[in-house]
Amino acid sequence: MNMDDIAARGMVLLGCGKMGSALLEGWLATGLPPSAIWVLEPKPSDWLQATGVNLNAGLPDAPAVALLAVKPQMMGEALPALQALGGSDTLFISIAAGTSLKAIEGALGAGSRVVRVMPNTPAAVGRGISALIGNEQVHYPQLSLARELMAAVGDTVTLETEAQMDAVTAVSGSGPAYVFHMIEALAAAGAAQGLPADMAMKLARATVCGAGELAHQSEESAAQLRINVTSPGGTTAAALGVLMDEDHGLPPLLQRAVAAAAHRSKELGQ
Ligand SMILES: NC(=O)C1=CN([C@@H]2O[C@H](COP(=O)(O)OP(=O)(O)OC[C@H]3O[C@@H](n4cnc5c(N)ncnc54)[C@H](OP(=O)(O)O)[C@@H]3O)[C@@H](O)[C@H]2O)C=CC1
Ligand SMILES: O=C(O)[C@@H]1CCC=N1
Repeated sequence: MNMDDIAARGMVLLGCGKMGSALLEGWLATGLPPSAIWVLEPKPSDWLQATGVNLNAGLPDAPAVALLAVKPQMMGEALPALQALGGSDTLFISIAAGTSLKAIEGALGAGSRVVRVMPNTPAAVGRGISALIGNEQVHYPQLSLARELMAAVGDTVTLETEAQMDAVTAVSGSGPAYVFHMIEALAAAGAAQGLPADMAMKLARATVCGAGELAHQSEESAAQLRINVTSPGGTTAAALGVLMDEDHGLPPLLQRAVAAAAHRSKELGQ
């Protein structure tokens, strides 16, 4: 199976909120036809209604893929809508944080093929990163279909164990929010130094986007890119003295933040 099978047999999206929409936006931009996509979503946004996908309509009998994109807490309530597809050759792809392969297979019926994927919202612009792992029913063709689907909206990594998913969720699933907060905090710091708030926001946003793009395009390591900005005895070194402080700098803060997210991911799986 490949993307052509998805176009031919269809794909179902169960839930199309923030992450489902980000993925759908990315897939439509790659040329997947809206007529091949069936979305079940109780409160469709204006954007979703304008895409031309089949919305809250009767589902195809044997879609190639069914993407589960509801909140983990809603999964039990939402999955019965897809139970008729359980045990078929439809590939179920769950993006829900915490929810285990076993729990999803249990709800859909033994023998269902399930891949867990942790994507992130930059998928909307083709710059996501997704981590994948399948259950025992998933073999090379199914995993490679899931990989191809996610590669259409960014990069992918394949996990060795499902247990890695909590840390992945904490780093790359939630990670965009940390970076957006960095923009907010950098802008606020600029305003505190006397810049007009809108100018500080423009500077902060362009700086994070530019640095991100440079990290994306450059072959140099992140550490070397940092060193390239840092003149000995200059302004950056003064700031990094604060940010790289072992006890109160960014590394211990991010350790705590990522540990809190990973802990929450485990809790969601209980
Ligand atoms: N947001 C992100 O950056 C990421 C999210 N995820 C995962 O993606 C999933 C969705 O998250 P997110 O998009 O942020 O959440 P949202 O709440 O934005 O989207 C979920 C959507 O599902 C809808 N829904 C609720 N019940 C049903 C149902 N029975 N049938 C169909 N649709 C239903 C919700 O409608 P209503 O609002 O009316 O309840 C909502 O529109 C979660 O499991 C999350 O863990 C993974 C990676 C990143
Ligand atoms: O906040 C959450 O639970 C989801 C999972 C990763 C990003 N958003």
